[in-house]
Amino acid sequence: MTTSSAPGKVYLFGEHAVVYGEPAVPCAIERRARVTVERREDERLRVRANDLTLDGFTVTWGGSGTDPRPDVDVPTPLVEAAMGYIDGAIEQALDAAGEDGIGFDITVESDIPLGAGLGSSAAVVVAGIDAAARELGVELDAGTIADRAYRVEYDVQDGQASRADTFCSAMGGAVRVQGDDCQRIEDVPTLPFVIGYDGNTGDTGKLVAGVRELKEAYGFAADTVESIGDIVRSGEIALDDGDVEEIGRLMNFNHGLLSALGVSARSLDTMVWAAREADALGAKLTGSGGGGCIVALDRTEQTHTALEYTPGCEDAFRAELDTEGVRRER
Ligand SMILES: Nc1ncnc2c1ncn2[C@@H]1O[C@H](COP(=O)(O)OP(=O)(O)O)[C@@H](O)[C@H]1O
Ligand SMILES: C[C@@](O)(CCOP(=O)(O)O)CC(=O)O
Ligand SMILES: [Mg+2]
Repeated sequence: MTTSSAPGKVYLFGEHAVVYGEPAVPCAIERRARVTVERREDERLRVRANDLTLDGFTVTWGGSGTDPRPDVDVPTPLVEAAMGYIDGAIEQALDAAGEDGIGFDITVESDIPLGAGLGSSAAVVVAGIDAAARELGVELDAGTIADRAYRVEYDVQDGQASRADTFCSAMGGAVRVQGDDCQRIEDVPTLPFVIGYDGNTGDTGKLVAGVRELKEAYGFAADTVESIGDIVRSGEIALDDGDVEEIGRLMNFNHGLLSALGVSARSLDTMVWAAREADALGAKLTGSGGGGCIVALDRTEQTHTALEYTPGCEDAFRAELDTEGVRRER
């Protein structure tokens, strides 16, 4: 039995635009998904994912001669997507080990809210690939895991995924991703993250498709995507200078442009404004948007407290940058 974990992330800058070749800077946070994998005697996959719904559930699927569908009577899109991520992770591990037709018992436990812009899918896939590969006796380096995890996200998200989430989760720390070029950013200043969560989810595929349509219909929407790239480039200079105030200002601008691209939501805007009114250095939505989380920078407790009292904010918490990526737990 092997267990691996991998962190979630916030986007300091650049989500959505990164899908079109602009750079982005996601930062891993100390909230993890843990995946435990144990080889079975047969070819089936049995998955326990207690965080997936309020009640949690256990499903078994796969194996030759059996119905490939899970044997639960809740065939929700959530279950379908989760099957896709977990199947994909196992497939990648089997491929890396040169094996086939091996079943596993898999348990997923996670502190990362689902579908909320904190990269829970990437964390589950990254941890799943590492745990399953180790269970098969293969040690993969973080770069290889990132690459294989990206292929899984790309498939499940119908070809609309950047390498940002998976690379960040595998490597940890702050990273810069532009197309296939993925690097860690060293010596980042202390980033006092505060996260607000509205309890909702956004549909990543739909939101990405919406931005693509706008970008194809309007030159100014395409310019907006490029402007987000400019913000990221300025943000890299501010990171290099350790200028956290400037990083905050750029986050505010980035939120405005994401909003213009139609991926914010009233609840996200409300939390962003609550953070600004609490004198946060900056605040923006993180991830695909539509609902989920905002990330603010504040060295004081004011934003955290303000968010706790903001209607529509279900949870507010501080998060530290996690310099460690995928990690062997057992
Ligand atoms: N704890 C978990 N157990 C099982 N599957 C999970 C878990 N966390 C995330 N997932 C999978 O990842 C999906 C959410 O990914 P996504 O929509 O990309 O949002 P995000 O990556 O921002 O959290 C879930 O619908 C589920 O398929
Ligand atoms: C919108 C996007 O840039 C980030 C999506 O992040 P999340 O899955 O919502 O955490 C898409 C991508 O980069 O694959
Ligand atoms: Mg995701």
